[in-house]
Amino acid sequence: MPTALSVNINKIALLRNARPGNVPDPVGFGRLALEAGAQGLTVHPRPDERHIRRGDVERTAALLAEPAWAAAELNVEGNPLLPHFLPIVRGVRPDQVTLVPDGPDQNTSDHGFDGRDAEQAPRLRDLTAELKALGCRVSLFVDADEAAMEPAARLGVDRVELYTGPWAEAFGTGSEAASLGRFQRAAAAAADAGLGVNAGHDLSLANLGRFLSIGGIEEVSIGHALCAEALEHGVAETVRRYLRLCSGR
Ligand SMILES: CC(=O)[C@@H](O)[C@H](O)COP(=O)(O)O
Ligand SMILES: NCC(=O)COP(=O)(O)O
Repeated sequence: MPTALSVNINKIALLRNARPGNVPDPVGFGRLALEAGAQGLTVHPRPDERHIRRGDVERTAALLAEPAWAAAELNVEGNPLLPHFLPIVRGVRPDQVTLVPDGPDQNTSDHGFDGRDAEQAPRLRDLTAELKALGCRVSLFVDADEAAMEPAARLGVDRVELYTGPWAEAFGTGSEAASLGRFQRAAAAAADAGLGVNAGHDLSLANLGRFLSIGGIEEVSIGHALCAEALEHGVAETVRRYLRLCSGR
């Protein structure tokens, strides 16, 4: 089963926000990624709109509503416990919502939700039900902890997204094999719990192929490294290189 590639356009929006206007257009970047074969686009609207703005989410949804992209998906990531997020999701009803526990001032994502958290679990369960009623697939951003997968499933989510920051840190070091083993066990535990398995954060052309050797990854969402690599190889060639890795070539 090939892994789907969802291109995260946050960093194009970050560059766009450095000046008034809409150059470079993050949605235009997304279109180039789709034309090169990406199976979806990911956006992560944060409360401070440091990169993705609500209007970018709406324009990305409009792009993916075009007949040419009927098979492609919109993945909207964010913290459903913060007030800015649900109104955006209710407005666009994306194919997938990925629940990420980032605080308002967090520099970037660095951990996942834990379904064993007695305080958050009831609220996450209710939010998951609401989002599924909107027609969205719900994915929970989690650490690669095999013991956390059954609790995640009990929230009613459809998938988990494995936080792959630790994999990127371990790649190419003496702890690479141990890290890969942790992700393999976590992915297997998620599948045993009836969950689909996505993955994301700090994945790159260098580290993705080895990571996907664990098998069973339905979707990877990649942005930071992909945008940097596109500066060197161009958008289309970079996406094609990721697609080859996602198809096991
Ligand atoms: C959830 C995750 O790991 C990333 O999708 C996140 O969107 C990165 O956010 P920044 O692009 O703001 O670093
Ligand atoms: N969910 C991960 C994502 O969308 C992009 O993360 P990154 O590649 O920008 O680190």
